[in-house]
Amino acid sequence: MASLQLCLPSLRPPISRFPNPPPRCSAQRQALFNRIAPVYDDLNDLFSLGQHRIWKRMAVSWSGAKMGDCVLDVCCGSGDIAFLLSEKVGSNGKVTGLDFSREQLSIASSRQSLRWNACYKNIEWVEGDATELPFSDCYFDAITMGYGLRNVLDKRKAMEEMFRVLKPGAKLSILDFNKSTTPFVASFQEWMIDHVVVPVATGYGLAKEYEYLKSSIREFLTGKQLEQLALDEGFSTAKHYDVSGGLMGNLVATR
Ligand SMILES: C/C(=C\Cc1cc(O)c2ccccc2c1O)CCC[C@H](C)CCC[C@H](C)CCCC(C)C
Ligand SMILES: C[S@@+](CC[C@H](N)C(=O)[O-])C[C@H]1O[C@@H](n2cnc3c(N)ncnc32)[C@H](O)[C@@H]1O
Repeated sequence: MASLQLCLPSLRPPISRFPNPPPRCSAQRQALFNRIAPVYDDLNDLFSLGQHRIWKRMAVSWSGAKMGDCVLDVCCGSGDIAFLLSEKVGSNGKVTGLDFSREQLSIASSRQSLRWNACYKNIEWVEGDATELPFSDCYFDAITMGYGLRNVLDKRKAMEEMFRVLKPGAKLSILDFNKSTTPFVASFQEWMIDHVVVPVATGYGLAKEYEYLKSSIREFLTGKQLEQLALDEGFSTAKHYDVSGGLMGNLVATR
């Protein structure tokens, strides 16, 4: 039976917890995102010159989320995409932001408390794992995942879970770095990480955390491989779009 939640303005919105302890390597990633949480948003703005906010708006638009919908943002982090979804679905809609980093969710919940827009009350934060979504089958009208899949160890399981909880005919929109097959683009990504991102992150004591970006992109799936993964997991259509000259990419799959 749903518990009655009194939404008192002075209290931070509650965070539901469904944590199954992740496997060791996943625990290392969980710890990484807990460590970078305090500076994550500001460094994203700095390193992308604010462009990441445009990329996230595109991902939300591609998800097809509309007024009144019930939508899910997987690997929501500090909530950027969840807040965009909240504006899209409005006060009659519902947004669930799921992440396994308690520190990221704490930032998201704090940001929600500080925002005046009434629609942001439609967001619930859930601490959980993308590979074990604590939701019913065929529940969501749209799902987004921004810069999450690349960080999930079992990508196939995550894709399977997102398929399971998405309504038939609904869309999944996955934004991430693009593992480009164009040598110049791949080289530019790595140059920026080596010569801009990591030196600045070093000043925050986070060199190793941002160095991880490079290996995570190298080990990621190409756009064509992401399309095939979605089709293998049962999606009826899947299309990967290059964003910003192929630096980033967005997979749109329809159940
Ligand atoms: C929002 C962005 C990245 C989020 C992000 C994802 C991760 O997996 C991380 C893992 C470990 C540490 C941090 C992150 C993380 O922040 C994209 C924008 C931020 C990037 C760090 C920017 C990297 C530079 C681009 C390759 C080139 C940008 C060129 C131009 C200025 C648009
Ligand atoms: C780079 S951040 C992206 C945050 C946000 N979506 C954005 O676009 O800024 C990646 C997020 O994925 C989360 N994450 C990674 N693996 C996860 C998993 N298996 N289950 C849940 N969250 C996970 C991390 O805790 C982190 O908050």
